[in-house]
Amino acid sequence: MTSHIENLWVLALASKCTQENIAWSLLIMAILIWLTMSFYYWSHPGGPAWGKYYSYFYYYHRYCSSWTSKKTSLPTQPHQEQQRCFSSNEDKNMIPGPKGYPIIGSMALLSSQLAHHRILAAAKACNATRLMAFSLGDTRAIVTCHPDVAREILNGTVFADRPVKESAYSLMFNRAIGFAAHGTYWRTLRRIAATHLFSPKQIKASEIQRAEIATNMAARLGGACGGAAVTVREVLKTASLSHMMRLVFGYKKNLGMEGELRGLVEEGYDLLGTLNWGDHLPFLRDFDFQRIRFRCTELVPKVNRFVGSIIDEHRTDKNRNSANKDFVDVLLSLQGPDKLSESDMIAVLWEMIFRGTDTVSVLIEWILARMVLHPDVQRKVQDELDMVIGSRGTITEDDMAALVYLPAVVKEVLRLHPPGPLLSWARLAITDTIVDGYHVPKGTTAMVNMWAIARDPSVWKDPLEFKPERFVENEGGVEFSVLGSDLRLAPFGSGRRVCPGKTLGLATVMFWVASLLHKFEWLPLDGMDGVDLSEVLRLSCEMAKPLTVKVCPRHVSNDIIKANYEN
Ligand code: HEM
Repeated sequence: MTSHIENLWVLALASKCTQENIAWSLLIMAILIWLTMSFYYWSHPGGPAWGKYYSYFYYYHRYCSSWTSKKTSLPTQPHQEQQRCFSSNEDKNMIPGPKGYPIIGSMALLSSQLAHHRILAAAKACNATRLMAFSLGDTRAIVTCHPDVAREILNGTVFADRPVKESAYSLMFNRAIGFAAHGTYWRTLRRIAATHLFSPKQIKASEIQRAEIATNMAARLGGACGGAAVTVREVLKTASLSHMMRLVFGYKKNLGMEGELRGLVEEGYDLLGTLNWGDHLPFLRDFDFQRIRFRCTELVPKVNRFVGSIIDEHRTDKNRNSANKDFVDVLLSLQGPDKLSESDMIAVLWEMIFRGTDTVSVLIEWILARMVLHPDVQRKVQDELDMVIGSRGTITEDDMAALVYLPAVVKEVLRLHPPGPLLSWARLAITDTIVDGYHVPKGTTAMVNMWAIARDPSVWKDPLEFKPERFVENEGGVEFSVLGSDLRLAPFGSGRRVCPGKTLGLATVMFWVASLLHKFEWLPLDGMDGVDLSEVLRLSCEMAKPLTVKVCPRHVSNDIIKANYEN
């Protein structure tokens, strides 16, 4: 009897141990399988996300007969340069690119404040400047540093969406033009904006506001004359925000709101400009260790309150008429299928303020920096302005059409310092496609490194030299449009998602730069201190060290101007 009971105990103990052992063995096996798979995915060109895709879909499609019809559309002749990169690879149809690290892939490429530099370096390292694949955690990405491939990506119909980050969702940007999915809603918004905000008639109508702001800027800078160091960023950001507020909300005076709006916009830039690891690594999503979700939930009610109160004011203001109609009125007046809900209206208005503010001020700061570094170019622009303006003394936007050299200067700065070196927001493939002969699956994020293209010696002669003359026809240069038709320099993007604010942006930049250069001599602090061309990529690519200079009013005697004018 005793031995029977002992046997039962032993059996029970054995079975318990076995269960535990089995559980442990299973866990260890699962971890080993996970690690093996992670390393296996990672071993593919482009890193883990591409490895996963190749494993589950590509090999399946390639070796399963059911896909024979599609297989014929797969590339058979990758570009020669890329074939070299694949010489050790059994499959020549994979896009070359860095593996990065297991699981996280090449997150380091984009988490850098000089992502555009790092991407170019990585592309050169694996001979993949035409097309490079890389992984951001679980996100498959491609990037090109070549104008022909950029055209394929930007001008085709496939990359018509944008990857929407968590912060963009939280900040309601998925309901505004920039992040809205390609479709009827997005098309409606673009049409409304094109007709009521960006049309030549609307741009002309807002000329007076830009002139007033230019006068205010000059007054602020004039106050700093007399050898004091001026940091221009503050002046430019205030001007740019004030411009967008007038255009979108119709506010003429600073009713103490600019400061509040500025705070909201800056916080939004920071949130959207930060690479959120949780967007690409699902297992991190719940932790919000960068506190991005938390900050978004703090910001959204403030934006809703701010923009919502402006919409309410417009609704209740009985004195509004067609003469003082602004973009809020336009959105409120929409009827039928175009009618927007209050939250969509807030998203659209907030985006316009957001997008139109920093791009313009960042670009003007770069232009002024170049003017200080190249006094001969500054002199030439000023001579041209004196010539065109003649004895009038005041500049207007109508004068811009007669300028040749200043537009060339602006283009040259856009070439060397594009505010969106990776074209701001990436694109997303809505279907499977072929890019540069490679199969690219639906859901792939695509980027164009415009900064790299614009500095490529095979595309531009002496690319690192600042030579506005390259854009002046009668000085050996060429007539060149930067509005998206030529992908050698398309700082506003191209194709169906090209920047809708490009004409307004350029008109503002040209006019304000002309006014500032006409009114002031821009000088370096002693010994060129204050002009450092280092960059930092936040949402836009800004000067890492804000431009600090001296400004002196230009006292050009009317006689000299007249003499120039008559010659
Ligand atoms: C110097 C000034 C500017 C530059 C360099 C610039 C650059 C860009 C770039 C590169 C894109 C992405 C284009 C693409 O994916 O192909 C873009 C999109 C956009 N920009 Fe601009 N931009 C400027 C001014 C403005 C202004 C003034 C506004 C509005 C007030 C604006 C509103 C937008 C919007 C709404 C989009 C999203 C378009 C869409 O996805 O359909 N931009 N911009």
